[in-house]
Amino acid sequence: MKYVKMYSELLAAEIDGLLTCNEIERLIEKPKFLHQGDLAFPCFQLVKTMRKPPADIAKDLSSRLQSQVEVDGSFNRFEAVGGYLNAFLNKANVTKELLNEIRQKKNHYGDLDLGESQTVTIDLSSPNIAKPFSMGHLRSTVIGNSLSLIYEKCGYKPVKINHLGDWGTQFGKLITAYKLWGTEENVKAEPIQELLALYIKFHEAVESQPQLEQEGRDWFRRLENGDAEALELWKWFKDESLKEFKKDLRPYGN
Ligand SMILES: NC(=[NH2+])NCCC[C@H](N)C(=O)O
Repeated sequence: MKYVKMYSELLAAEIDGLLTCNEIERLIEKPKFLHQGDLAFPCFQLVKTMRKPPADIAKDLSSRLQSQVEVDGSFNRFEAVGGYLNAFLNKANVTKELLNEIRQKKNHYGDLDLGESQTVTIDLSSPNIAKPFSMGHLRSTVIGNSLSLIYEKCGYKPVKINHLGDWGTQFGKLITAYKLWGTEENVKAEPIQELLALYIKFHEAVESQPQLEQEGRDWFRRLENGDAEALELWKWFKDESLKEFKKDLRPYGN
């Protein structure tokens, strides 16, 4: 972009205000082929005002600009290609400049201020505890994290939201199942697998023992009422699940 601007400034000075710098900037294109240069200015826009065929305008401008080429400048040469005036960057100088800029700005190289510090909220996977973290969760986390980095680079303030599914009647059912069939040892060994197995077992058992449904609701009510035993179990399930999620998510900036 910087060189497009420089090229448009050089051109604007040569065409005596027939087009503004901004207008020229918008017209500049990339040549079709690499050997035709780095930036191309279509001279067709000047035909009416200069009253010459575009190829003549291109030729005329190229010799005027060519006379200004500096050995240590950003451009090597200017060449008329049909109705286009093509500019060739001085690769050695431009590369040196670019590397210096990157070295200086480090991680801030390429920062934009499109967002003007506006906040952007990004909804991540929001997994449920006591259930396996799936490909779907991973996918939205990776996409969300990438978007967040891009937004940040563009001058926004991204806020990633990962709402944990850790509340609801299912935790009453889980407590019921744990009290019937679970052991501390098994949950500690493979927390997510074991909690999921207990939850599945609960749903299988409910078929023949429908009263379990009520027991599950009762345990959830106790949880909502702040019952110490219910809370302790729920918190433990949650902590064990989070330990596992953190292992899965750590590489993705969460
Ligand atoms: N707003 C969202 N991210 N919703 C997705 C919720 C996913 C749900 N808690 C699950 O783990 O299946």
